[in-house]
Amino acid sequence: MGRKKFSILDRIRSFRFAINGLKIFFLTEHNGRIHLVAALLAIFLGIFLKISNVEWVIVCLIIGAVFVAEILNTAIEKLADLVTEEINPKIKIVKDIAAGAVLVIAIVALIVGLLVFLPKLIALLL
Ligand SMILES: Nc1ncnc2c1ncn2[C@@H]1O[C@H](COP(=O)(O)OP(=O)(O)OP(=O)(O)O)[C@@H](O)[C@H]1O
Repeated sequence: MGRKKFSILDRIRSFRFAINGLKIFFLTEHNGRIHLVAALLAIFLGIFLKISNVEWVIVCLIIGAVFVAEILNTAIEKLADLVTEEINPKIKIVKDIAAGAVLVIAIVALIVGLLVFLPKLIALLL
């Protein structure tokens, strides 16, 4: 493969493809919308409970990680469906492993959420 010359127009085009991917994800995937609501809730709680800068960094990283995992899981599911929509044990393994990645980060997000927000919520109520 020859080396392509750097082009700002090509970079803008790639950026537009990526935005299109996000549009498809948020408009067509229920999980995308659920994560969006959860992220907005975390941001709202962060503002309301006045979390520290370090806590914001952690919350932002976790929100980003959850979206990245779900987006990649969706891409893998779509690719798997392209391979075959018939029941196939190998497709099941691929999809289950990809879903496992989302579960891992979702559990981490829950733990981080509890560590960051719960003590502040309890202090507020007491
Ligand atoms: N072609 C297939 N062959 C065998 N099992 C499959 C197949 N397609 C899906 N499955 C099983 O169904 C599960 C859900 O797959 P599906 O593609 O419906 O994802 P989904 O319902 O959108 O899940 P997610 O909540 O991760 O978005 C998979 O994890 C897998 O166990």
